[in-house]
Amino acid sequence: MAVYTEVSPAAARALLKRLRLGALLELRGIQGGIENTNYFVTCEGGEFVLTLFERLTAEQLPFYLHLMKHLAHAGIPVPDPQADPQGEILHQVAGKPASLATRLAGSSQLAPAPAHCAAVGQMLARMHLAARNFERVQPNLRALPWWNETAPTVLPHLPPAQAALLRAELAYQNHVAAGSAYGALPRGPVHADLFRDNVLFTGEQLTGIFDFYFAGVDTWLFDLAVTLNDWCVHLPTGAHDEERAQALLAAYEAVRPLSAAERELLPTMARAGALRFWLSRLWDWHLPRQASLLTPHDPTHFERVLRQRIDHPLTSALLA
Ligand SMILES: Nc1ncnc2c1ncn2[C@@H]1O[C@H](COP(=O)(O)OP(=O)(O)OP(=O)(O)O)[C@@H](O)[C@H]1O
Ligand SMILES: N[C@@H](CCO)C(=O)O
Repeated sequence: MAVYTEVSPAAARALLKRLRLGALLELRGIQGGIENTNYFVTCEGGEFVLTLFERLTAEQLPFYLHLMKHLAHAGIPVPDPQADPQGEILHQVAGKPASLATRLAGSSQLAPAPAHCAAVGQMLARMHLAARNFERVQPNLRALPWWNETAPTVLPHLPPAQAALLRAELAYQNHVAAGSAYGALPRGPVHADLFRDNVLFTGEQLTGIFDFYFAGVDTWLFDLAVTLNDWCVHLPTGAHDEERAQALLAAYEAVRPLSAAERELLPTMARAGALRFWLSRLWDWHLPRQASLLTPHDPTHFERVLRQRIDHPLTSALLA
């Protein structure tokens, strides 16, 4: 249930009035999602999603919302946050920071075929290029500094074999990040959480990408690796699926070919992407935030993915 804060029709009408979007026709709570309160809003001005932010702060939100607006204006199918006459896109509803963004068509494809992966790869590359001239800067808040800060709080909860893996992988990723190949990777604003449940399709056509609330400036390769690790993985082993991975990568490269440094570091970034989500899931699992709204995801999935990416590195044959 993802309605943590009730929004009255009167509060919704007040927002629509400020945004000049006409009369309210329907206000319906959305059941999916675990982080925010979401409502579908139908009004004379169209169909929208009203989001009340339960966790993110008014300092962090402008980067995410303006990035969405920038991408929407560049023709990427993402929710477009609506502005008031002063140009403000971060609003207050029921005492919470809130946005009203366009509703996208389609539904999630949780068992993707190579064609879906190709559509995701192509859109990811288009999104990277479209965000190049986005002017705001906010780092990926779940990148290496967060891993280094969080690991010591998680390690005491782990059995020896897991603790050893976490320590070793963190040391390896710190070593890589200090190197010149890593420094040469192209970077920009990235989604950083492009999992299956954040993409919408109608048939094989990608109709929407949403949930930009882990976006930040990072390497394009990290974003690609995170996306590959979710879309092109065999459940339950965590091994990567060659056919889907090839489809995703070929479609990505048809829009933006990878540089030599990116090709060299793809296997390493696949490990980094697995480490990032193993660690965040371990953190949610062992140290649930007070009064948390979150149902933690299974951390062991990403431990398996990480072990697979170490034991069977993604090969350059993938990039042929
Ligand atoms: N702009 C949109 N257009 C269409 N549907 C949307 C849009 N935004 C959200 N949804 C729907 O609402 C559901 C909940 O949204 P979302 O997944 O962002 O929830 P959340 O609680 O904010 O985040 P989380 O994914 O971290 O749980 C989505 O699964 C999707 O079905
Ligand atoms: N995609 C994340 C959840 C945060 O959106 C995970 O699967 O751990």
